[in-house]
Amino acid sequence: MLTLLQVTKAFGGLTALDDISLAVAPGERVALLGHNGAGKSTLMKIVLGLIAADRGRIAVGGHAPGSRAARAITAYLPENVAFHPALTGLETVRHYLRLRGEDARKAGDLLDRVGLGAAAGRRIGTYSKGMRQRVGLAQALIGHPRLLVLDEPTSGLDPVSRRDFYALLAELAAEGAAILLSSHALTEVEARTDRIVILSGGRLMANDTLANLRRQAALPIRLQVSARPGAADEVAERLKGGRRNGVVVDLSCAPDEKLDRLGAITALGPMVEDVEILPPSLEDLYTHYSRRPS
Ligand SMILES: Nc1ncnc2c1ncn2[C@@H]1O[C@H](COP(=O)(O)OP(=O)(O)OP(=O)(O)O)[C@@H](O)[C@H]1O
Repeated sequence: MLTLLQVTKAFGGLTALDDISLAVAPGERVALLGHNGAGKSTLMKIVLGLIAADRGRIAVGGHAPGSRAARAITAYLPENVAFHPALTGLETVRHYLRLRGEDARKAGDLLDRVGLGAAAGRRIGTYSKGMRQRVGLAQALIGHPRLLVLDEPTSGLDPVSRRDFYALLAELAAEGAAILLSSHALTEVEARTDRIVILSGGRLMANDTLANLRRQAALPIRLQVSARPGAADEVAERLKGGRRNGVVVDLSCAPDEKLDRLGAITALGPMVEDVEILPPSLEDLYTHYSRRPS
């Protein structure tokens, strides 16, 4: 549904996107992650045809970005949606339906779909940020888009609103929509997207499933060994390299050394009370992939 091939964009002397290639298939949810200024919004603007790439090829459902055919199948939710505060949710969505040349009577159904049915008749000025974001999503869903481009759609939403938001995205993906959304938090998109793309300084640092990214990064695993009272010094010494902290001995090892290390720990028999295996955190993984290119 969306393909970018060797896309490059510079602003003056600053390369905002450097040779980016990626694709989003129908039914796929792809998270675009990156630090401030990594190039996420620039990439989205190019996909929408709002700005042109300097080099590279982009196709939206086979069409040029920004073309009538591409716009007809694309929906966009900007990071900060702004609607007229004096209009109700219903009036607002009706307005966008008319702009799209669609039947304004569909507004009620769209608002129901994003969980705003009960508040549809209230002025948007009285809505919370999460409710305004839902109006934005209702607007984005007009015309059954096949590609959704969502710029930090959950920033400022509480955990329950986020969960509802991702549940709706899952439904849309199940119906075949391709979804590209940007976020700052790997923890948030972890279980809710199918693939992770990490940009840093305009370069593509990662583009894979979380499981594969974990495997490829091969970050060290921590083992926390709890020693029996009085045995911590000996456990630390026998497990070489362990750092003692009270009765707990901390070890770190590469993923492929884990079983050997566990074998050495169990060989200590009654000196050991328990062992905790701590895989690298999502923050560790994100830091690993988002190290800025020098
Ligand atoms: N119109 C512009 N003119 C000059 N520089 C720009 C322009 N638009 C973006 N940039 C620069 O391009 C780089 C990428 O910006 P972009 O907005 O794509 O980052 P981002 O990943 O969306 O960041 P954030 O997470 O802060 O929204 C930044 O260094 C930014 O200052």
